[in-house]
Amino acid sequence: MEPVYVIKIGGNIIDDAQKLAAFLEAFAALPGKKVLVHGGGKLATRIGDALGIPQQLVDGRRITDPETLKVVTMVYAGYINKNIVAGLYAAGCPAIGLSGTDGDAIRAHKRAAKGAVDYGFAGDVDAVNLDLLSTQLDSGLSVVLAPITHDGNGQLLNTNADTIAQETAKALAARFDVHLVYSFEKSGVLRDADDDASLIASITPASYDQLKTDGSVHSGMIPKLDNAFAALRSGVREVLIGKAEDLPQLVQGRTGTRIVHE
Ligand SMILES: Nc1ncnc2c1ncn2[C@@H]1O[C@H](COP(=O)(O)OP(=O)(O)O)[C@@H](O)[C@H]1O
Ligand SMILES: CC(=O)N[C@@H](CCC(=O)OP(=O)(O)O)C(=O)O
Repeated sequence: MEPVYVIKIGGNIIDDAQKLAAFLEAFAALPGKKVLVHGGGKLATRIGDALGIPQQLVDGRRITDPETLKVVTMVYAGYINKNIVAGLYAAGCPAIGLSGTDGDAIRAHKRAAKGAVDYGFAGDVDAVNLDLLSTQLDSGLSVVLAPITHDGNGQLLNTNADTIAQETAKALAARFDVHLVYSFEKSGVLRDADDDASLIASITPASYDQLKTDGSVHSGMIPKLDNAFAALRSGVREVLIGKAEDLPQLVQGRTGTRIVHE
């Protein structure tokens, strides 16, 4: 099967104009079909706070009340998505920016309240439109996906971007040999999140359990690794986590953390 790269870019890189431009150059230089998934949670939090709409995250998921839904839609599906597509054209990479609503790219349903926590308009993915994405990729465009989805009944939903990357990789695996890469500001999954030299070269489900128990892996890394293992279980060929600045080496598996079956 033909290879496709699904690459998620982390929030700290999006926030740094120079690092973002360098990353987009490196993405543009990758050969073949590719999808870029972005979030932008940090910018959404800053803009929400500036507008007097207090932002709250529980287990890495944003509590998305009606006003917050407007903010995240404007930030993710608006500014960040279009800025990335413009940057890709500047780097010589033809691309189309889509949210989950465009061309019915990603359907989701509103997450039910969990005990005392009501996530509001947060969406869990039901379906990714494989035909739509394949058509764009076949026409020579890279696809840039924003983490805004919809339920088919007119309701926009906010979905975690690591999950969008996993679900997109899973759907594409029906037709392509999919390589899923989570790129962010650190060198990979670390023994000590504050020590970039403490890189863990590979993680199995058993070592993941241990890393969670001893507290080495926490906060945003937990949903990222849960998504990474879910992708492997769904037929995705390879999952790598590492530094956005090392993208060329990372996609070759020469750096970063490799997620592996038992
Ligand atoms: N063991 C670990 N190794 C690396 N990062 C970790 C680890 N445990 C927790 N983290 C945290 O996870 C964060 C990445 O998750 P998140 O902020 O959700 O990613 P993204 O930037 O892709 O949106 C890192 O910035 C780091 O603070
Ligand atoms: C429901 C939910 O939590 N959605 C996320 C979507 C953005 C995201 O995941 O951004 P990063 O990848 O930069 O963290 C949020 O609003 O924060």
